[in-house]
Amino acid sequence: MGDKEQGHFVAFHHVGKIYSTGTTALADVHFGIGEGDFVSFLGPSGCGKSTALRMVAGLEEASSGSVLVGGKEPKRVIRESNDIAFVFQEANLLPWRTVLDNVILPLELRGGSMKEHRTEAKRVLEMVGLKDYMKAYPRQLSGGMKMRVSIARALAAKPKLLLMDEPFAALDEITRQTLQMELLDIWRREKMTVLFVTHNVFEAVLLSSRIAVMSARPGRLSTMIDVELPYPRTLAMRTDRSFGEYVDRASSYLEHGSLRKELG
Ligand SMILES: Nc1ncnc2c1ncn2[C@@H]1O[C@H](COP(=O)(O)OP(=O)(O)OP(=O)(O)O)[C@@H](O)[C@H]1O
Repeated sequence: MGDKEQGHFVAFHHVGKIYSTGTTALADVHFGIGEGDFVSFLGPSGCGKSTALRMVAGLEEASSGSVLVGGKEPKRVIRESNDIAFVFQEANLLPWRTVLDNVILPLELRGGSMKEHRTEAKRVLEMVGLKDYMKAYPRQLSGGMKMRVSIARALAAKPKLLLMDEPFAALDEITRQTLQMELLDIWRREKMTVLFVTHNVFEAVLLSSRIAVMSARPGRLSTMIDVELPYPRTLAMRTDRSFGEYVDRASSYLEHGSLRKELG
C-alpha cells in the first residue's frame, strides 16, 4: 500500500477527530513513522496525544482522514495478528492471578500451546527483572514492579508495534529513570517500533529517535524533531550540550508552536 511503500510503518493521513460531544481533539494530523522508530507524542494536556495513540490501537475511529499500520487499518491488524500491543498509565493487572498468570492471560485467550505461552511469559518476565516474582500476586508488588508486569504482558505477544500512554507518569523519579533505561534496552533488543505518549520534554528527548510535538485546541502536529543523539542513551547524557539543545527546541515548539529565533 502507498504509505508502506513510502517506508511509513505507521501513517497518519490528514487525520481529524471530533468527539460526539463536539470537542475537536485532532485536526489535520499528517505524518509517517518508520519501522523500528521510537516516537514520542509530546504535548500539553488535552492536545489529543491519547486520542492519537488510541486510533493506532484501533480503539478510536478517525472522523476524517485515516490511520494505517503497515498499510492496513489498525482494527484489522489487531484482528489478524499480535502485532500491536498497548501499555496504559495504570498497570491494570488482575488481582487474583499471579504475575506469571497475568502475563500469560492475553496469550491464553488467543489459544495455542500453554507450555509455549508459559515459556514466553517467563522469558519476558526475566527481561523486565521479575524472575523472582512470577508467583507473587499484584498486591505484593510496588508500582514500578506492576508497571514492569504490564510491559512484560505487552511484550509476550512479540508485538511489532508497542503503544505506551504515559506509562511512567505515576512512578517516582528513580523508578521512572530505571524503567526508561530498561525500556530502551528492550526496544533495541526486540527491534520493535514504539509510540510513546508523554508531556515531559526530558523524557521525550531521552528516549526518542523522533518527537512529534503537538499543540492544543485543536490538537495539531507542530513539528517532527529527529533526535540524533546516539544509542545506547544514558542518564548522564542529560547534561550534554546537544541534549539541552533538543530540550530547548522541543520546549520552544511546545510553548510557542514554533522555533524561537535564537534557536534557529
Ligand atoms: N471519549 C471522549 N469523549 C469526548 N471528549 C473526549 C474523549 N476523550 C478525549 N476527549 C477530549 O479530547 C481532547 C483530547 O483528549 P486526549 O485525552 O486525547 O488528550 P491528551 O493530550 O492525551 O491529554 P492528557 O495529557 O491530559 O492525557 C480533550 O479535550 C478531551 O477532553
